[in-house]
Amino acid sequence: MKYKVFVDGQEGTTGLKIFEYLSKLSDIEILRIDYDKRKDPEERSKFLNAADVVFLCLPDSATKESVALVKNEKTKIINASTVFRTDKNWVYGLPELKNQRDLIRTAKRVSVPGCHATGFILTIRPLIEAGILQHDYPVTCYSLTGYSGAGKSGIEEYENSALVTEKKLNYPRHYSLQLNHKHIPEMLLYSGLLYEPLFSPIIANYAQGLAMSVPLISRLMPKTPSAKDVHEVLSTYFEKERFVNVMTYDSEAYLDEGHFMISECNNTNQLDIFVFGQKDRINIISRYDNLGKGASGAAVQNMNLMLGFDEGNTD
Ligand SMILES: NC(=O)C1=CN([C@@H]2O[C@H](COP(=O)(O)OP(=O)(O)OC[C@H]3O[C@@H](n4cnc5c(N)ncnc54)[C@H](OP(=O)(O)O)[C@@H]3O)[C@@H](O)[C@H]2O)C=CC1
Ligand SMILES: CC(=O)N[C@@H](CCC(=O)OP(=O)(O)O)C(=O)O
Repeated sequence: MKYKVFVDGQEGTTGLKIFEYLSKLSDIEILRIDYDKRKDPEERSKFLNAADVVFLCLPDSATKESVALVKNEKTKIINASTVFRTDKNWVYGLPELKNQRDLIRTAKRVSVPGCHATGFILTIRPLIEAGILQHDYPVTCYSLTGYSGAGKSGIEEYENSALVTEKKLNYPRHYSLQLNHKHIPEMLLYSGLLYEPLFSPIIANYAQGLAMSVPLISRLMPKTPSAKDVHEVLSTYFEKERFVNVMTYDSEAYLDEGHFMISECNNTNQLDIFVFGQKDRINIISRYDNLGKGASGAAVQNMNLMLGFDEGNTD
């Protein structure tokens, strides 16, 4: 028997990328809605209820609408949007967190983590669990992301808008300067921190690839760990994970003439973690594809768990 899978938002950025992943799988049948009816609630309702698994790759309001349209017990929902990520009735789809994989396997409702939140939580949570970072550490972080993270409208802006001709997009742009980025609630809830991190995202003129940097100061941490100690904790935590790689503590080897390469995980579901250090200064950088482990790859990884497939199908 093949599982029926429907992608609501199939023409969007994350939806199209999910199709790329799904096209490699044989145990599923993809249900495709007519292009002209893709926003018709009545038609969507038929597809949503016929499917064993649905991916919601929609804006927040349409996501809520789709969830309300599911009227049966069978359909499992994987939600790529921001809504429901901190909702207690939904499971957070980050299998690499301790005990999370089992929750996902039996869940009917899974929310895929936000792209920036993914790297942040995978950095902070293991350190707090190991007792080398305190819950009330004043964390700051910044993330550099490609413009596909902003969906179709972001791609249109960077590839076809008047701003391109005016050369206004040649430089990286900070955003969420009020420090209230929409991923903050999930970053707080799943990292184990007591206070919101000071998070500064930056969008730049390339399509895909994200790097979340979390600097820490050892003398402010319990046990004053060295960068190597931090590296050790992260390596042990992710030892058995196929999609999270803690890179050898040998920073120079990964650099290209002294520069960090942000795009190396593009078009994969991999997330690489780097630890750099100097005296009591530590910098942890996670690198991944915002459309891979930051969205669509992670969504399909969750589906694999929920259907009992090989999780590595997302490779
Ligand atoms: N891009 C990324 O890297 C990431 C995105 N996300 C989240 O995933 C979700 C989808 O994002 P993304 O794919 O980038 O966004 P896009 O804007 O690229 O795609 C959204 C799609 O939803 C469709 N849509 C809009 N309203 C409705 C509706 N009422 N009914 C049915 N379809 C509708 C749009 O149709 P049409 O184009 O035809 O108007 C479009 O194809 C968002 O919630 C986003 O926040 C999460 C992580 C990363
Ligand atoms: C470049 C860019 O604008 N990126 C989006 C994040 C995309 C994502 O992961 O967020 P959601 O799933 O929560 O929408 C942003 O920072 O708001």
